[in-house]
Amino acid sequence: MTLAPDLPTAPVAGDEALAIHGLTKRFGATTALDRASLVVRPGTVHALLGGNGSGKSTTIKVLAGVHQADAGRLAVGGREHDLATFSAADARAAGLRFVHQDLGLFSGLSVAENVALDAGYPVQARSRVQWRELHRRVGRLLHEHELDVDPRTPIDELRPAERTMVAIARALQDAGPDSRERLVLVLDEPTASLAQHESAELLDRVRRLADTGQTVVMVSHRMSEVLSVADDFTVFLDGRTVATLTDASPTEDELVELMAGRAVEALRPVDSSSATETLRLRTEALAGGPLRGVDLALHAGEIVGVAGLVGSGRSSLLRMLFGDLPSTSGTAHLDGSAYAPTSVADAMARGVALVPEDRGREAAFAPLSVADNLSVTRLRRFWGWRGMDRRAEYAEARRLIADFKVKVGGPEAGFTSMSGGNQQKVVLARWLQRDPTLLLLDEPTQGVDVMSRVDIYRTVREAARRGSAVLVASSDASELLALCDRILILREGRVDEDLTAESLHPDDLTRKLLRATSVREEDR
Ligand SMILES: Nc1ncnc2c1ncn2[C@@H]1O[C@H](COP(=O)(O)OP(=O)(O)OP(=O)(O)O)[C@@H](O)[C@H]1O
Repeated sequence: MTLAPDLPTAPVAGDEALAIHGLTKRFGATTALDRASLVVRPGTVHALLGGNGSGKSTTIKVLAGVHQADAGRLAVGGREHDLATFSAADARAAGLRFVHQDLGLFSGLSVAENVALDAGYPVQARSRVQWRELHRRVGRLLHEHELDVDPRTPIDELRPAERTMVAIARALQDAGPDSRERLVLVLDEPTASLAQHESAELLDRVRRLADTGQTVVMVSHRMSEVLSVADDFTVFLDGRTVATLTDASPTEDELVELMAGRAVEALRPVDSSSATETLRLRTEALAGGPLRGVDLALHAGEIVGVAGLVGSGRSSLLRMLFGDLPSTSGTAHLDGSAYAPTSVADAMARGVALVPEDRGREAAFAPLSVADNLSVTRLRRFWGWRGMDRRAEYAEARRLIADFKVKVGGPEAGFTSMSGGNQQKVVLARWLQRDPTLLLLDEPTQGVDVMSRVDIYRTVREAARRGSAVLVASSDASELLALCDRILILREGRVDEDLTAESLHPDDLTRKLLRATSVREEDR
């Protein structure tokens, strides 16, 4: 294991598939990367790890030619490149290929059309697309990537792991199986929104790609998955490389300690249930969108998880309870009186809060500062006859930034200047300070590092202890088990099972979820 960053003058070109040394990137007063290094051996899966805001995405953006570095040296496949002018076209020519969390696939198009969007359509004279040739070419590519999918299949009909595999096949399409060594595939949190069994399938595929010579760099916050697939590990802390582990088998605790820069205990919360007998929310045969009749009861102080495969109606249930998706039949009662919100404003007036999955698009006010994003649901509190009381607003924002351990320069910083995980913490902090009657969380810790995850679970448990009823939709079985008192399995828009979380193991939950699919398939 190497500790301490390499010097910027270290030799860069060698046998490595990818070598970065002395990488430095500043955004105004923020130093995102401080002489970081990343050295990747060919044909390996290399995990790039670090807490929220440690510099992983900035490194990927430098590699992709999105950001220009202030200093540093880069070699890909032994060839040096000038980082000061490194562009997206240079990245492609150098052999770097990227699959981001947003896969960049277009719904409504077929698999073949999505693949062609990257490589272009084969055309004949008079610009007519040669569909047969396209389908043949894409069929061969899918076969090479062990994907048993007809190229004409609409992309939306694929399972999430299959969609990611199509994005990977597309990224690697200009290298055949014999020339894979030429390319370096960078995967940015590829499993973040996948359920356990889907991740396992994808990681298996990634492993097999590496076994045939493909170099893969992978960013992930899911430690157990990283450990199951990676050969080598690089750990970032505050923009620096604090460890490089080659051909290593570290434990999860060792990795987390390196990421946190300190000994970490009590990572697994043991907070006891705060559920009471007071009924907060009851729904009867609630239907609309994919929901076909949901019956549920939620008590004050209770945290209830919603598990289900994609399409089971998890997010729709939360959106319906937040007045964002109309119900077509059924009833709901909140604190004893009828509850049928027809808008988000209606729901908020009844004390309901939702932290949506896509916080970037739906939950944040991107052009505003962190302080404004925190206070936006409580403007009245800071609004006086002399206008907005910025001092009070900023003082409150500073308190929340400290409580939620948000890594940001200060309350005046722009929301989008924060890393993804820190943005999520701000959105959560905003809603939790309202002490909601009903708190709806959709994938609450997606993109959040393991250290902050525990803080978030504790904060949610405290909100429940103060009386909120909490409904959490998550694709992460371990998260549901760490956080919830009960877990409901949704199947085809109905509650299929109601489980006590305490006695469950993540594998049991996954097995039950999969059983829900096989029953569904038998139904057909
Ligand atoms: N466009 C930007 N403007 C200002 N600061 C930025 C910008 N992009 C990133 N930063 C800062 O650089 C640092 C590193 O951020 P980066 O997004 O690389 O972290 P990360 O390791 O990818 O985090 P996460 O796990 O949350 O995605 C953070 O302090 C972040 O606030």
